[in-house]
Amino acid sequence: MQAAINSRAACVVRCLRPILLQGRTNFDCSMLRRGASVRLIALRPFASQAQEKAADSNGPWPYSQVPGPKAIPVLGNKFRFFPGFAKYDFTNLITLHKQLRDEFGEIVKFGGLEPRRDLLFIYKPEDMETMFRNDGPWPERPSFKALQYYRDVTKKDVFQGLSGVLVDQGPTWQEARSQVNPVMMKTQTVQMYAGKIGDVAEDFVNMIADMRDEKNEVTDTFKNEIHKWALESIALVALDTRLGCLRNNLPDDSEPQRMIDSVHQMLQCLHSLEMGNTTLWTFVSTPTWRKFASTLDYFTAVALKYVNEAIERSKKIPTEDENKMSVLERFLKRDPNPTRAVIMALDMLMAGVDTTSHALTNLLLHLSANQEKQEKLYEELKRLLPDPSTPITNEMLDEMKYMRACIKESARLMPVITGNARTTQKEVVLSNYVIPKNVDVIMPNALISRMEKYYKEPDQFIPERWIRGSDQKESVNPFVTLPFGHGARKCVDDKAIQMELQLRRNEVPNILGARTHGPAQVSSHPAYQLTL
Ligand code: HEM
Repeated sequence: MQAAINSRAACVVRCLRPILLQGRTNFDCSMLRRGASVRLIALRPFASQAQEKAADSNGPWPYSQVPGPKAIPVLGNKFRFFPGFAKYDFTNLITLHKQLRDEFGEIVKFGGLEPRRDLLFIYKPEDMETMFRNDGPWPERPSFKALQYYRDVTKKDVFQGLSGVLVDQGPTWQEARSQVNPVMMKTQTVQMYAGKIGDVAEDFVNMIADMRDEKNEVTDTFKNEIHKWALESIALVALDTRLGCLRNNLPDDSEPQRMIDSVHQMLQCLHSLEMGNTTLWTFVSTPTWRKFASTLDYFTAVALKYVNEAIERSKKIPTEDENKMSVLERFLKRDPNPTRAVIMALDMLMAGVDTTSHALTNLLLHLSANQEKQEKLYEELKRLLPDPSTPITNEMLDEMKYMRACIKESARLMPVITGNARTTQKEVVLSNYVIPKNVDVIMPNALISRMEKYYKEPDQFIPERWIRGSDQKESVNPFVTLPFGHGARKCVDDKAIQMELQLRRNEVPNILGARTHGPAQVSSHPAYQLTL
């Protein structure tokens, strides 16, 4: 029996990677932010401004009439972030999105946050489509003032005015992205890394085998091990090296352990710097800013070290054949300035580790909680891969319909990211209101992906709803569930995710039986640090 479970887990995990990477699945995570829980005194409810809207007008109505929390003179809406005054739960984005929708309706303006731009929450998929279709040649995602400040101001000498795809905007974003797409989006990239990523996976599996208890279950800290695996896999691509995160008993001051700690610390600091209502850190070096900057200093130094090593390697063994080059070497070939390669590596580490590990954790959680679905998936994989050591081909992936559906369904139920975001590039009409340029529009996909309005039994894990021909197949507006974003600015590469998620070994311990206590896993993907 155990062997059967083990080999199911092996098949499932092994097959995740390629499917994810083909972009045929939308993998995402919902977010439950832990951390200081600010218990808030409810303010006297403001009258719904929606009701104040002129009932007899057909619109479109002016922006000033969009319903939302009322700003007060001088303080605007900033007081809502003060402990004891905040009516909304800023520590849990999904709850916040729900609170705003329940109170104000399908479109909500959160203004009065100067110097921050107004936030506009939209809940209708039709409005989301309008937003994406009007995001222009340089889609702008509200983001990361802190990261940008670090690169543009604090370490101007190192970054030389280059910011990278994660934080850049406008033509410079496009330039950076045009360097990334041809490298990251190549199918050969996946093939090239398959073996090495498989080795990482095997080490991961061995590590899990060691940590299983007498009931063959892993501990509550299992998600930390998944983080290590994700970091090891992403670093293999981003830094062209094995960091060694999966070694037992890592000393606290070892490079891999410091990298692991740094990923968490950096994301935590970024979250509090971006979510706070001030940019105090641009004037005063606050403790959080100092922690953030020192983490990034370490990250940057490590990235620089490995980029320089790659440069030296390619000098010793020069090759003109791009197919034989690593991702890092390809970046360097396109732009010999190592800064660009360092930035890309940093962006991949920042955006890739947390997301991928949460996505995998969530999927395993759903499969372990839904044995019948797991059985069905196992049958599919057994049929397609009777010999588990068979290399996975694109044709096989096409056949793995149930696997794809499981991944998609997991991403719907627990998207890694609470929603997408764009800044309006021009005036646009949403829900019959005229929205001006330069408003940060938040699309709470995680919330609406669980609404009965869009899905039957929305809280249930039903992969069949994605399978053509199934009697449970549903036709839902595709803008409801968009875990990788949309358009020119969507996630850089589902191929990288595929690489990271691949496990090649047959003998996998009872991952699917792993106990995962506690709340759903939600990533703090930097792309969404600002997504209220
Ligand atoms: C399951 C895993 C992942 C999920 C769900 C995810 C999701 C997303 C989403 C929703 C966006 C914003 C897209 C938009 O604004 O339209 C994004 C952007 C991005 N992601 Fe991911 N991501 C994942 C893994 C990764 C990995 C593994 C990497 C790198 C190796 C990565 C690198 C990036 C980068 C660099 C951006 C910014 C792209 C740009 O602004 O041009 N992500 N991701």
